[in-house]
Amino acid sequence: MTSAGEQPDRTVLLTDTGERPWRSANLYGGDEYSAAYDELTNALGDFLDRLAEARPETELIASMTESLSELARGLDPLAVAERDRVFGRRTDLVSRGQTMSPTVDLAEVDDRSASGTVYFGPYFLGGNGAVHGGAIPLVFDEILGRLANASGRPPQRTAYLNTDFRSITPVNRTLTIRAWLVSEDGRKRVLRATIHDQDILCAEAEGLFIALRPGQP
Ligand SMILES: CCCCC/C=C\C/C=C\C/C=C\C/C=C\CCCC(=O)SCCNC(=O)CCNC(=O)[C@H](O)C(C)(C)COP(=O)(O)OP(=O)(O)OC[C@H]1O[C@@H](n2cnc3c(N)ncnc32)[C@H](O)[C@@H]1OP(=O)(O)O
Repeated sequence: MTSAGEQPDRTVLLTDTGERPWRSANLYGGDEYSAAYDELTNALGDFLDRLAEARPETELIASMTESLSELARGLDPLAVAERDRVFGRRTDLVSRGQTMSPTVDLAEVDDRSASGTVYFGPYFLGGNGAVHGGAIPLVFDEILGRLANASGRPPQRTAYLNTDFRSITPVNRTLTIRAWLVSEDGRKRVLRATIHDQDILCAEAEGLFIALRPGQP
């Protein structure tokens, strides 16, 4: 931990280039509303990253708390039923219009596989430059869930998701993520995924997804 007055280690806190690569070209072809919502979730993600990196003074903490509380009060009367919400439901956006998981930017997708990049910003830091061990299964569930549900298949739920952490997954680096279908047996679908930092295997996972029966929540 950095003590007061000591400069943080920027090599841990910043990317090689200082860029936040998922903060652009986030549209798969959505409309103006999607574009605006994408800007909103990008701004929120940026705020969380910068908050995670910062050591603000007490005065700034108080003023940020007031600003955030005011924004929350503005949203209070706008709550709608789950099916009518926007957050996490915009499949026309690379980010899916959410900040819970890092954005998985898929460059190649077909019926049985998907691959692309993922970038864990400072918000997802566990410690010593490594991503939090809970954020990695989150990203695996995201990519495996999307693949399990792709190509007009009935909605699936994750029955198990086993993750092996093979070496640390670094924050602030563009990582490669791959997922593929291993087997299908009736309602059961087994998929696997990996995250690599160049040629280093960071983590891998296997998930069992079960197609829901009509009416099953
Ligand atoms: C799904 C709706 C989502 C709607 C979202 C809408 C918009 C969002 C837009 C886009 C989404 C984009 C991306 C999505 C990103 C992520 C997706 C995440 C998905 C999840 O993150 S979702 C949350 C976590 N998930 C749960 O909250 C599940 C809780 N759970 C259950 O809901 C039941 O448990 C269920 C349904 C899984 C099964 O229940 P069930 O009664 O239908 O079936 P049953 O138990 O009979 O199992 C059938 C056969 O699977 C075998 N089997 C079952 N479980 C096993 C296990 N663990 N290990 C080994 N084998 C297992 C049995 O042994 C049997 O095998 P066999 O047929 O050979 O006998």
